[in-house]
Amino acid sequence: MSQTPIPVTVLTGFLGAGKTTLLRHLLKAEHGLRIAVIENEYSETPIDGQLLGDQPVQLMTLANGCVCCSIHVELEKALFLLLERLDSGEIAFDRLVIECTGLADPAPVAQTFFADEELCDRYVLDGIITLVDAVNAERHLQEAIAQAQVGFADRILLSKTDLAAAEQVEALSERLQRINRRAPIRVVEHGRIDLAELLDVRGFNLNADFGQALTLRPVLPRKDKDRISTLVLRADRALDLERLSAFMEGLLERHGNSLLRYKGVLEIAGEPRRLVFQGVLRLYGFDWDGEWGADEARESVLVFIGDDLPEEEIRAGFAEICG
Ligand SMILES: Nc1nc2c(ncn2[C@@H]2O[C@H](COP(=O)(O)OP(=O)(O)OP(=O)(O)O)[C@@H](O)[C@H]2O)c(=O)[nH]1
Repeated sequence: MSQTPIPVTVLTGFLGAGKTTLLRHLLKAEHGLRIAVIENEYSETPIDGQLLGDQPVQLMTLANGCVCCSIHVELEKALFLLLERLDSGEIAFDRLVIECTGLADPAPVAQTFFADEELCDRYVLDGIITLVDAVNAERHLQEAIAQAQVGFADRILLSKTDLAAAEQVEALSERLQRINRRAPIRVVEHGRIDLAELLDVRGFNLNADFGQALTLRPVLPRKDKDRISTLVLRADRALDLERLSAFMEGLLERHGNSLLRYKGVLEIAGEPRRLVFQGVLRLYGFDWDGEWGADEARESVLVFIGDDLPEEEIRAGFAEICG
């Protein structure tokens, strides 16, 4: 049975960052979408049926969503259960939002969508949205999990900016952008934000509009780097496909678990089309995209958001295949 996969939005952010507030706003907005929600029962402010009123929301609560290692199994079960109910006509929904606990690592959540063939067919991970509490970010970002949540993001949303000084918000934005140069940063006020920022983000797509999606935000350099940060590799001459593959394989073998997200648009020797790839941890996909334009500067760009990557070693390895 071939069906359009259900887009999934993962909502993450450290404790109290405003995930539930945002979710409430999303569920109440007039978009005509039927949204199913999976959340964890440890949320301090769970969404109760009363609050949702007659909103057509299917809510599922993970029994054991708090500990990273158990979330994968619980989530998989919940995803299958939703499909069962959908297929039996018991419920209807055309989108799914997963609210992670503040202490959850987004990695096992993202990986769940690539783990099983049926899940891959029926769901498509649309985007990871990370909320950052502008007041408490300095403290939160001391935790590796909070940095990882930022590193995995397709969108970063700053909450509680109404309670923070403008300079504080600016310094925080710069820091977040150094951690993750791909994700646009937006302000969310008490959960209010344009839905276009949350839905149809297509963070995991490999398709024609991918090239433009590889926009890197400018950052100011700083000596004291965060543990999670963005590494950008560039080459202005065509790459040899075999050498590139060997480089990528070696990188994934050695550092696969530290490569939170990565994307690339590449010029390959003897090939008029661009090669595009994207991945999360050890899972990745690549494809040929449209041809380079006649007047277009053909530059290969690879972007890795990684956890404590040995930058010099990776740069040296890349320089070798460019030589
Ligand atoms: N001033 C201000 N308060 C906010 C904003 N967004 C959320 N809050 C408040 O912050 C508190 C935490 O918000 P929640 O939405 O419960 O946060 P959460 O991320 O779901 O929290 P956990 O599930 O416990 O991790 C609540 O009291 C919200 O009303 C904002 O933009 N400004």
